[in-house]
Amino acid sequence: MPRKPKSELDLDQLARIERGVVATPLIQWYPGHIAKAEKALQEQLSRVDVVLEVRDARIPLASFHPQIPAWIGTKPRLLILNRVDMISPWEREQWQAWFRAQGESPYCANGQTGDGVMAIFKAAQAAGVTINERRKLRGMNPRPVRAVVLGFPNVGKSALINRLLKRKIAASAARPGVTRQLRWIRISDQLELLDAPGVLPANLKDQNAAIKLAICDDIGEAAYDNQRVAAALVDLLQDLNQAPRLLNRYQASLGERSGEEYIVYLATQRFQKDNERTGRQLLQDFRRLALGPICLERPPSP
Ligand SMILES: Nc1nc2c(ncn2[C@@H]2O[C@H](COP(=O)(O)OP(=O)(O)OP(=O)(O)O)[C@@H](O)[C@H]2O)c(=O)[nH]1
Repeated sequence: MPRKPKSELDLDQLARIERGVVATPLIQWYPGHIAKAEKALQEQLSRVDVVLEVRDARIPLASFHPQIPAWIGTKPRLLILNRVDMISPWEREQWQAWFRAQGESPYCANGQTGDGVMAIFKAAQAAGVTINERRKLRGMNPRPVRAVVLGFPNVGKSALINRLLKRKIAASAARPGVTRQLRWIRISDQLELLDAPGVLPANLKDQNAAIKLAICDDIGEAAYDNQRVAAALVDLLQDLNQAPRLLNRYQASLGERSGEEYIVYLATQRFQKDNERTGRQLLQDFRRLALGPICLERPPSP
C-alpha cells in the first residue's frame, strides 16, 4: 500500500495566516495573552545585561523564537539547549557540532538534574565583568549582572533557575504556561535573573515548527487536535527512521501507513477504537520518554 502524502495547508488557511490571523492549520493560540506578556517583557529588557536563550534540545530549530534577536539587539546572549536528557548523546553531539559551525557555542543542560547549570552560571557572571568595569570607570558602584531567561513555554526556564538557585523559587511544572509574571530573582551577589513567562511569537507562519512545538508541549495556551498532532509525530518518526520505536512500545507496526492511518490502526488494536485517546497517549508517551530519547530535528546540511 503506498504511503499517503501528508496533509498540506489549504488555501483558506494560508489566506488567514497571511492576513495576520494567529492560526495555523493545526495549532491555534491567543494573541491577547501573547501581546500582554510581550509588552511587560519588553519593558524589563532595557534593564537586562545578558540574555539566556533557552531552547528545547528535542527541537533546537523549531524552539528558536524569531523575535528574540530583535528584542535583545547587541546584548550578549548565551544559547542553552535544555532537556538534553531527552535526546541521544549522538544527536546532542551532532547539534553541538552544527551550532559550532554557525559560530555558536550552546550550553547543554538538564533542568531536572542540574547537569550543565554551573557552566551557565559562570558564563552569565563573566558577562557582567565588562559591565562593572565600565561602571567603575564612570565612578559607579558595581552591581549584580542582570540576566533574563527567555524561551518558549515549558522549555525548562524555571527548572533551570531553580537549579541555579539550588532551591525551588520559580514555579516549574510539567505543563506550559506555569510562569505567569515577570520576576527578578537574586541568584548570588553577582547575578540577578529575570524569570519570564514562556513567550510565543504572535505570528508563527511555519506550521512545521508549530506542530513540533505542540508535540513537545512547548506551545502554551494553544488549541490543537491531539489526534492530528500525534499523526504528525508518527510521520516525523518515520522520516527519522525511528518507526521501530512504535513497534517496540505498542507491538503495532507502522508499515506503509501514514501517521493518520497509524493512529486509527493503533486505536483499533489497543485503545477500543478511540482515536482521540490514542493520539493523547502517543503524545504523552513521547513527552515522558516512553518511546526513548529522540530529537525530532536533524541539523541542516551545510
Ligand atoms: N526531562 C527533563 N525535564 C525537564 C528539564 N527541564 C525542565 N524539565 C521539566 O519540564 C517541565 C517544565 O519546566 P519549567 O521549568 O516549568 O518550564 P518553563 O519554561 O519555566 O515553563 P513556562 O512557565 O510555561 O514558561 C517541568 O516538569 C520540569 O521538571 C530537562 O532538562 N529534562
